[in-house]
Amino acid sequence: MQIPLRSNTTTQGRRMAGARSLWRANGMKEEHFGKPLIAVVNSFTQFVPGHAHLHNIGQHIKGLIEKQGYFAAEFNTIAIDDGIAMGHDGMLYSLPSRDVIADSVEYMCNAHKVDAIVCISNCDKITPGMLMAAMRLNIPAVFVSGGPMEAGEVDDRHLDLVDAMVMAADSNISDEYLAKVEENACPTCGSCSGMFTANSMNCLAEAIGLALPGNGTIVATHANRKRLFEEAVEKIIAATQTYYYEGNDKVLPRSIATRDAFLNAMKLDIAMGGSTNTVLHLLAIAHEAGVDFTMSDIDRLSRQTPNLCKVAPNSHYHIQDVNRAGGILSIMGEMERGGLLETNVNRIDGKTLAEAISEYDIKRETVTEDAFRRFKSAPGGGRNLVMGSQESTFKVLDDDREKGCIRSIEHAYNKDGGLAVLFGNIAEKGCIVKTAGVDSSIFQFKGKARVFNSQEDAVNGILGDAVQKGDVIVIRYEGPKGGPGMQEMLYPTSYLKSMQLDKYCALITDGRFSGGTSGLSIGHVSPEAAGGGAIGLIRDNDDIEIDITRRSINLLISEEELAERRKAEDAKGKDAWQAGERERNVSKALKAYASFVSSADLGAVRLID
Ligand SMILES: CC[C@H](C)C(=O)C(=O)O
Ligand SMILES: [Mg+2]
Repeated sequence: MQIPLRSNTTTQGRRMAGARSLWRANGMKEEHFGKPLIAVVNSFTQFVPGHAHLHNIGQHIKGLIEKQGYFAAEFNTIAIDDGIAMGHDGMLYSLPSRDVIADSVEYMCNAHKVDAIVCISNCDKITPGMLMAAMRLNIPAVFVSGGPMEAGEVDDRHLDLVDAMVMAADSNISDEYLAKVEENACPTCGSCSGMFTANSMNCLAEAIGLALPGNGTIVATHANRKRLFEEAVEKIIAATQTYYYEGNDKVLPRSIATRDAFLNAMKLDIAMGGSTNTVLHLLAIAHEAGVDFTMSDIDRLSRQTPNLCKVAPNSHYHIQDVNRAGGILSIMGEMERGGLLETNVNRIDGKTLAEAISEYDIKRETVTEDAFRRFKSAPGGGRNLVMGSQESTFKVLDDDREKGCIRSIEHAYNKDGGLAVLFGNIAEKGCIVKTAGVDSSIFQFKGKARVFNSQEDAVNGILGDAVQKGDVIVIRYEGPKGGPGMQEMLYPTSYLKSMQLDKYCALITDGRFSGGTSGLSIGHVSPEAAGGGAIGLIRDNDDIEIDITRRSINLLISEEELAERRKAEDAKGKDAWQAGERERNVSKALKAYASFVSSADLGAVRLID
């Protein structure tokens, strides 16, 4: 059964003469009318190294689509560089930009009646924003990211921007050495080279099945990255044809991103020690897809899924090393061997996950030459800002599942996952910790609260010696509503490292973390302080007890005392549950966001009836 093209609305019938004349002015030819209209959804910007190399690729894709006889048109979304926006009020805009991106893709595709989309994403909010839009639109969609940056190199050691951030506040590091690190930490185009949020999300897009093998791990500079874009064109043409001309809805985003696909993606995230932001984004994408996927699923999965991979900041490995070890489908191959995945799910290339694993897990006899081509894609070295401009290869792949970058279940770092959801009287709706980044010696931690009502105050406290070994730093009124925008606390956690306090302190916040954070850093505390959460009732010197093994986090005061404090806070009327004095300019755009946004345990989606 044929499905009518959405684009027929503006290209068919006598009454559309005006729209058609505009399409002609856009370059549409007679033969394009009545055929699928494909949008190239790009996110090129010269503000973000993860996107600065995407200028030409959109037009390259348009050209390839038009060779197949279909009209394609490119538009752009915004993209914020979290690393540049970090640590000042610019970061208030980061999470809200996810929804701006989702909305803008929806606006363009619905206003112009697009039939299918190729999404060119990369950094933190772009991939989730576009995935949210794809779920809303539910038209054929394929995702290709700009690819990871190559790791920096100083004195034979691999490093990245987080090393530069930590060293910048460490008085033991000389100015000369810091300058050398700064110069070399970010050598190429692409998303920052560790298991940060961008790379985590691009790996998850691959796990869900909306992106092709290698999407998460082939470096931006490699020729095989450019090939991924070209393959994506083949796949979107095939998906568009089978959907509209044969009525095959298996290729639609909501048929691919099913509950099983979300569960698989979350399990992959736990196994690879992904950024905690993935929790927020998967919840939001599932919400748009109408899939029942909640924090309690994440809690359950985290108890069942071993941690098979540790990447920077949790080890010396970078994403390029995950590629050399066989990429995401090889991690999923290890998980499949342990019966941890539901592999009978569809992918955008028409394969099931079971088929994809059999072709791309480098440890299978059935592995293909094509898999080796992708996973041999190596960094080129040196400064290189051009997409697909080098063809270096790894001489040998890393197939050591005992001590290598990807471990088998038998040799897991931790049988109990790389991520945990904790509950307790200060997080009744849960909070998140990336256990892959926590030294197991502090899985149980008890300390005195050191309370800050803003990230800025916390940074000053940490660098100004207000924080001592054994403290639990509390940073609140930084949640989705309270910030607003739920800033990433990368500077506070990096400065704890600079001050050599990270192994002796815990940090809890209703804000969130970048993938560059490690240590006993607990975020997404829900409900947030601005939403009446008990985190707002903590006082300096209160005792706080954290037990990762038991998944608990508690303020050690009596229920009566907690109730008294709540009563006193509520009695403040319109001043209740507010940060109080702090210098922060919240624009009207951000206030509009804050008026709709939900709490972190719901993915910080906007609640609109
Ligand atoms: C290095 C941190 C990166 C810029 C980030 O924002 C993230 O991982 O979320
Ligand atoms: Mg980020």
